Amino acid sequence: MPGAYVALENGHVVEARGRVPGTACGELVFTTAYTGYEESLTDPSYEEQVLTFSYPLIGNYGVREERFESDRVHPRAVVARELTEDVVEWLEAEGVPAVDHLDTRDLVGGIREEGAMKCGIAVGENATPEDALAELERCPGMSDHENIGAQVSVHERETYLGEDVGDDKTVALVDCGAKGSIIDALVERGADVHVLPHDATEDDVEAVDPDVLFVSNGPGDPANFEAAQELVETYVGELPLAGICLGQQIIARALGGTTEKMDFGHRGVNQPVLDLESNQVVMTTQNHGYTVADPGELDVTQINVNDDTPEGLESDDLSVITRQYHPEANPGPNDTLGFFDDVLSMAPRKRLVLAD
Ligand SMILES: NC(=O)CC[C@H](N)C(=O)O
Repeated sequence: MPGAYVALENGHVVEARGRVPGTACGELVFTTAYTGYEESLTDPSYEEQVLTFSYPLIGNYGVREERFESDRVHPRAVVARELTEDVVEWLEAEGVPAVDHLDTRDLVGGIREEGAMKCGIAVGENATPEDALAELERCPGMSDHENIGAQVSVHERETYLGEDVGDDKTVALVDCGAKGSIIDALVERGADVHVLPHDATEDDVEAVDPDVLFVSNGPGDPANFEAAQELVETYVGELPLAGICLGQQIIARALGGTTEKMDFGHRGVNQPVLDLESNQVVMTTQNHGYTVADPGELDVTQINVNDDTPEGLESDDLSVITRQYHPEANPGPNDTLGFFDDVLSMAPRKRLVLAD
């Protein structure tokens, strides 16, 4: 079995078992979810990060394409206590380095105590700790990936027609790294979804004449999605606006708000969120390292129970609704799927044209 080393920004170099050879670097993030490894590994929000699973056994129900959120694995490398052969074969085919047989609890504990950190990984017959340190040395910070949108977005418009379930709406989804389940949730509710590139222009939006402008989830620092922010600035008040995760952050920035990096983010499928109006708590899926610091013109309608950070932003006057968590789940609980009904209900009903 090849040797493997994980070099951390806090100076530690951890030895592991090499499962898929190669070298990689990225911000070391984690998920505490105990299912949903296929969904997480194909979530474009993990681009340029190294994903550690804190649940000890990953891969015990195989690998099925129907559960993928996009067409490739996005983390730069994968770290787990134990990976099954199924997952190793998949990561091998994707060329994504992977290691196991290390103390992932210790790794995640370190991130929680010391904050987000970069790491370098080296896996191979002749891999050395120095190779892992060299990877760490050359690793850019998350906010340095200025063109990360282009790595995860469609480059041409893609259209998904809504299912035949009554009132049909048209959604322009700005793809900053969208998960497939967001498209599915809209299509299942009858919406036609036009997926537009991350740097879509006004002309691209006019061409699809949408009822709602929706900004997707995606990786990295929202400050690096200037084009999407400008689009929101153009259409606020003209079109209902919706956003998920990175989308919430971009919309808040466009409406006079600010964002900041968190110590280690919200990472897992059991993050409790309080709805301030109904006083109800829901369990949510989360995977983000930045947060809205100031919501600008928007009202904070939901907060994280653990740290009071904004989880939902809204404006009735401007027809805006956003969530910091992932209402589409996959992985995680389905408690918040109603968000997509709320989004579509912001758009006026289409008038029925009756034939004579
Ligand atoms: N899941 C996401 O959309 C992540 C949002 C953003 N990249 C963050 O880390 O905060």
